[in-house]
Amino acid sequence: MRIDAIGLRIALGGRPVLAGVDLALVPGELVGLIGPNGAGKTTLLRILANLLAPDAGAVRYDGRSARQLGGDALARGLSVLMQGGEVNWPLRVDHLVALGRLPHRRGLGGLSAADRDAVARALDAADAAHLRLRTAGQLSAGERMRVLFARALAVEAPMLFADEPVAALDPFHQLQIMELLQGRARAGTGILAVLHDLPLAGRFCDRLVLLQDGRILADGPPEAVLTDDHLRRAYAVEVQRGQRDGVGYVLPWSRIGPKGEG
Ligand SMILES: Nc1ncnc2c1ncn2[C@@H]1O[C@H](COP(=O)(O)OP(=O)(O)OP(=O)(O)O)[C@@H](O)[C@H]1O
Repeated sequence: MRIDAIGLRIALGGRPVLAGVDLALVPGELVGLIGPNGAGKTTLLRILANLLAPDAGAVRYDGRSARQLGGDALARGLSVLMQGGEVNWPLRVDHLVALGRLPHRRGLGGLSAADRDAVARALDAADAAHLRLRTAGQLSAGERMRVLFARALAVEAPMLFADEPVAALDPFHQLQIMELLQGRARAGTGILAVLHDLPLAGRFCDRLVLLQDGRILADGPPEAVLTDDHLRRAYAVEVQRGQRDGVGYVLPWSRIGPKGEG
C-alpha cells in the first residue's frame, strides 16, 4: 500500500500544529520522521493513520480515502505502534500480541493456526517470546515496548507506523529493532518511524523527513537531510560527524543557544 498526504493542516488548542504537509510513503522504504519536541510528528502520524481528521488536506491509501477503503481493510493494511506504551489491563503478553490478529479474524472464533504462527513470529522478532506468559504489569518499560511492537508486527500489514519505537530501549535492543525495521522494509513493508536518535535514524533509514514547526524542512536521503544547516535550524545543535564501515553518522554535540538564535 502507498500513502499520499496532500496539504495537511490542523490547529489544536487554537494553535496551528501542521501548516501544509505533503508526504508520500511507498512500499519497501524505511522512513524516519524526525524533528524537535512539539514539531507535530505524532499529530502527523495520527492523521496519516486516520486516527485524527485534519482541518484541511487529504490522505489517500492506494488512491482511495479511508472511507472508500473501509475500516477493516485499513486495519489490515496499516499497523500502528503509538507512543507511550501504556497498557491498562492485566492482559497476558501472548494474548496482548494476539490482538494484532483481530483485523484478520472473522466473527468471534479463536485464533487460527496462521494467527498463532504470526503471534509466535512477532514475539520472536521483538525478542519477547520469553515474556509471553507474564502480564503487561509485570514488564519493564523497555520490555513492554517490545511486546507492543510485537503486537504491531503480528498484524503483518504492508504498512507499519511506529512512534518512537526505540525510545525506551537499551542499545542492544535499539539496534535489534532498527535492524528488524530495515529488514521488514527490504522485504517490502513501507515503514514510518518517529525517531529522536539521529545516529540511528541516519544509519538505518532509507529516507528522513525533518519536521519543524508543522512544516517539512527537509525530505530525502539521510545525508541530504542531516546537514549542519538543517540541524542548526531545527534543533539548535552543532553535531560531531564520524564514519564507520563507510557509513557516516552525526552525534549531537553542543547547543547553539536558545532555539532560533545563532
Ligand atoms: N490535543 C491537543 N490540544 C492542544 N495542543 C496539542 C494537542 N495535541 C498536541 N498538541 C500540541 O501540538 C504540538 C505538536 O504535538 P505532537 O505531539 O504532534 O509533537 P511531536 O513532534 O510528536 O513532539 P514530541 O517529540 O515531543 O513527541 C505540540 O505543541 C503539542 O503541545
